[in-house]
Amino acid sequence: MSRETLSFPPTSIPPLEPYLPLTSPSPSSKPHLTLTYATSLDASLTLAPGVRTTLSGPYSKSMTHYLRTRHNAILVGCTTALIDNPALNSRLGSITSLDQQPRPIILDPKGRWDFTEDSQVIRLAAEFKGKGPWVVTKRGGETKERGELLERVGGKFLFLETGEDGRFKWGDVLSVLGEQGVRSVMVEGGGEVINSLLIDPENRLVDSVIITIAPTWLGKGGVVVSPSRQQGQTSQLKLRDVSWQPHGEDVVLCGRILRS
Ligand SMILES: NC(=O)c1ccc[n+]([C@@H]2O[C@H](COP(=O)([O-])OP(=O)(O)OC[C@H]3O[C@@H](n4cnc5c(N)ncnc54)[C@H](O)[C@@H]3O)[C@@H](O)[C@H]2O)c1
Ligand SMILES: Nc1nc(=O)c(N)c(NC[C@H](O)[C@H](O)[C@H](O)COP(=O)(O)O)[nH]1
Repeated sequence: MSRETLSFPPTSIPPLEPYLPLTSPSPSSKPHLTLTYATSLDASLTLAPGVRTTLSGPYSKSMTHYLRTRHNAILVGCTTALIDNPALNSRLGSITSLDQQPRPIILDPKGRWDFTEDSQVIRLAAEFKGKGPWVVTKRGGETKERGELLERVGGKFLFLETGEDGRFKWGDVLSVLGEQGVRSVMVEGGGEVINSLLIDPENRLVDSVIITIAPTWLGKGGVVVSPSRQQGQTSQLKLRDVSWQPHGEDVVLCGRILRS
């Protein structure tokens, strides 16, 4: 359980700036969505399902914590919440107020995330080191006790319907977050969240992509970013406005999705 204090050099901010949300976004537009994760050379997020694997080096890690301060919310899937017991706050030493922390959002349609007051994200919210999480679930995915625990730390359940595939539509997720005043969201993973976002038929929801690529192969059997090809799909899903920034042993790839 890390309690480190991180710093991100101001000189590293300008190359990221074009891919970050506006500081004064229009309240009527959909929230800005930045997709960001760390991957191996063979597109793995982790060595095996159920395992937390460190890929980012020190620079990329501090970049992630800087990116967290530039978004209103940080979103992960419930398997990541279950496996990693993540903190989902920013641990930059420059943070002086809770306002600078992102709101943790957990997508959990079936109420699988069995958080308690010992879960990191809950404990940090109780200590005012992070905001209380919002858990997006389907009616029935909530319990009274968990609702009360969330409320005690400033969090809550948000309710959405799922489609036949048991998933929320990403447009609905962004609408419900927008209604709550969220203007920017950083999606951190894991694999199912990222892949379901990349196959979303609307495909207009991802505003920018910031990926840390670590110089390692994790091998077969991990959680891989590789969106299912849609029926009849012949085109590639490509990035435009691409920039590559080497940092330490990692490279950070920024871009926007090319719309066909
Ligand atoms: N390297 C990285 O940057 C990184 C980032 C995050 C997570 N991870 C790793 O990824 C692994 C978990 O990935 P995963 O793919 O197993 O799970 P996940 O974290 O993507 O969570 C999957 C669950 O989230 C919910 N979900 C996902 N998309 C949804 C949608 N569109 N609508 C409704 N619910 C949705 C569902 O309940 C689903 O079962 C962990 O091992 C974690 O350590 C790595
Ligand atoms: N940028 C990044 N580099 C990595 O090497 C790695 N394994 C993750 N993984 C992301 C996953 O969502 C984790 O659960 C959160 O990064 C944990 O967040 P905390 O540090 O606990 O706040 N992310």
